[in-house]
Amino acid sequence: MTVPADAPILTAAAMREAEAACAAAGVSLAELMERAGAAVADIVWRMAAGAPILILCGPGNNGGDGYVAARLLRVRGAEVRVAALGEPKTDLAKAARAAWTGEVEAFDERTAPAPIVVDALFGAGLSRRLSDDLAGLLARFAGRRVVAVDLPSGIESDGGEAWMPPLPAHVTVALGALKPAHLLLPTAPACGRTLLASIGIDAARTMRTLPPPPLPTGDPAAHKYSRGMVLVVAGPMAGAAELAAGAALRAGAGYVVLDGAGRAPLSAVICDDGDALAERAADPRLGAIVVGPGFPAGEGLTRSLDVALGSGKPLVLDAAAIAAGLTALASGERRAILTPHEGEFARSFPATGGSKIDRTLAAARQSRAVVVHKGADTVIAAPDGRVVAAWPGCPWLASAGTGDVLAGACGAMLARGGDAFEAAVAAVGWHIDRAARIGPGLVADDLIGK
Ligand SMILES: NC(=O)C1=CN([C@@H]2O[C@H](COP(=O)(O)OP(=O)(O)OC[C@H]3O[C@@H](n4cnc5c(N)ncnc54)[C@H](OP(=O)(O)O)[C@@H]3O)[C@@H](O)[C@H]2O)[C@@H](O)CC1
Ligand SMILES: Nc1ncnc2c1ncn2[C@@H]1O[C@H](COP(=O)(O)OP(=O)(O)O)[C@@H](O)[C@H]1O
Ligand SMILES: [K+]
Repeated sequence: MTVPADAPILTAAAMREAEAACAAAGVSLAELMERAGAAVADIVWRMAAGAPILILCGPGNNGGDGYVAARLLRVRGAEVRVAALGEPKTDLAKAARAAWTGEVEAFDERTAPAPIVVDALFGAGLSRRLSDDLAGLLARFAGRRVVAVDLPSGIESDGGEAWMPPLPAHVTVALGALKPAHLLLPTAPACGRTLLASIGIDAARTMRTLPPPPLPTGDPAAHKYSRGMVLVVAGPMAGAAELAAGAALRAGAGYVVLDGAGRAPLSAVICDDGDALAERAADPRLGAIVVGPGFPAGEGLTRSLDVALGSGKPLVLDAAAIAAGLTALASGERRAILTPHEGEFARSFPATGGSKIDRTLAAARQSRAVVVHKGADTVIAAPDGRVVAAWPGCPWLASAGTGDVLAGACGAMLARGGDAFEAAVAAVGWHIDRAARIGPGLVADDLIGK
């Protein structure tokens, strides 16, 4: 399961706007369909390597893409059959159907399979859940190599409905841009490997997939404070703050102070002298304060959080500090990153609805902070509408303490200065990349090791 890095994501409504902009710029929808069909034909040609191909065409433009692909594959000499779910209904699909000179079988229980099945039944125009009959017809092809055109049929493009496709794809060819459903659970795994055929659509980059992890750049004139100074406030569970402090160091901070009882990491400066937090938080060299790892809700957290908020410094709030800090955050302008997992998100932002992207965007606007909504399908959103979706992440991160590491990495990236959203994106990229290098058996401590 992979998706292209740093690729645009569009909702169905944004895709319609992009199509209209193409038309206004002189590229017709017929031309876009020709390009879409050609991109699909190219991928299918290489996957089939001479094996017979069955293309299933639906009544809309998704089916139109299928007819175009069939024609172009036959021109190349491929052995192609087409089975359709009724007659095409759009003008574009009718024209594509008319240009296919081969036979069109009815798609029903008699349709014989082929080693390669191309699913061009429904894409962005799916308006309701597939019927059980149709689901049954499609499920008969499980086990074949399946290429989905735009989306596996049955998936709702915007990711707001958790409708699962009866026939998951090995490869999905996303047309024009990726769609939220390619990147969000539960549908993303059913897309298999998602490839992008940009087909000349000029897609806005407000929403995109995770860019490649940042390359380490050493500033020859750097000193420890210019690389970023981070203060991690420890609570009663000191191990979590130690993980965050270690992560801040490994993610590039030049100086890390751990406020509260703690042991490792040795290179962090540990200050455990009771009430000096306000003084430390006021240090003008300090670039970010991390509060929340290992700090359950209660009086102690409230006191520490008040100091952190009162300092005016950029903040990373994790775990219980998220809900505790929301009101204060929303009432002012500051650079802040919140890192809730699903449970913390639901507690802090109960009124949000829609897809995970919609909900995370609403939370960012409500809190006036960058929100890193964690999970296998992590979504990062900024109050100004920018979104990065980090699917597929690294599954070995599903282990206790890895969220504390992410909070520390966010602190390091934030302390460098610059935009809080880009800092959060860099931290998530660093976290996934580091986890992928370690692989199976990963424990959170490994992420802060050499
Ligand atoms: N973006 C781009 O730039 C380009 C996009 N292109 C392609 O266009 C695709 C979108 O095409 P589209 O809008 O025609 O919709 P599509 O997915 O074919 O389905 C609509 C049809 O399905 C029907 N239907 C719906 N749900 C159903 C259900 N549950 N069960 C049964 N039927 C159902 C619906 O019927 P109705 O709801 O009206 O009853 C209607 O007839 C897009 O995904 C991409 O492949 C390229 O060609 C060019 C460039
Ligand atoms: N299945 C998964 N695939 C990829 N990443 C995951 C998966 N499960 C969890 N993660 C990541 O692991 C981290 C876990 O954070 P969190 O739940 O706060 O753990 P903890 O509180 O124990 O530190 C998050 O960065 C999350 O995105
Ligand atoms: K499809």
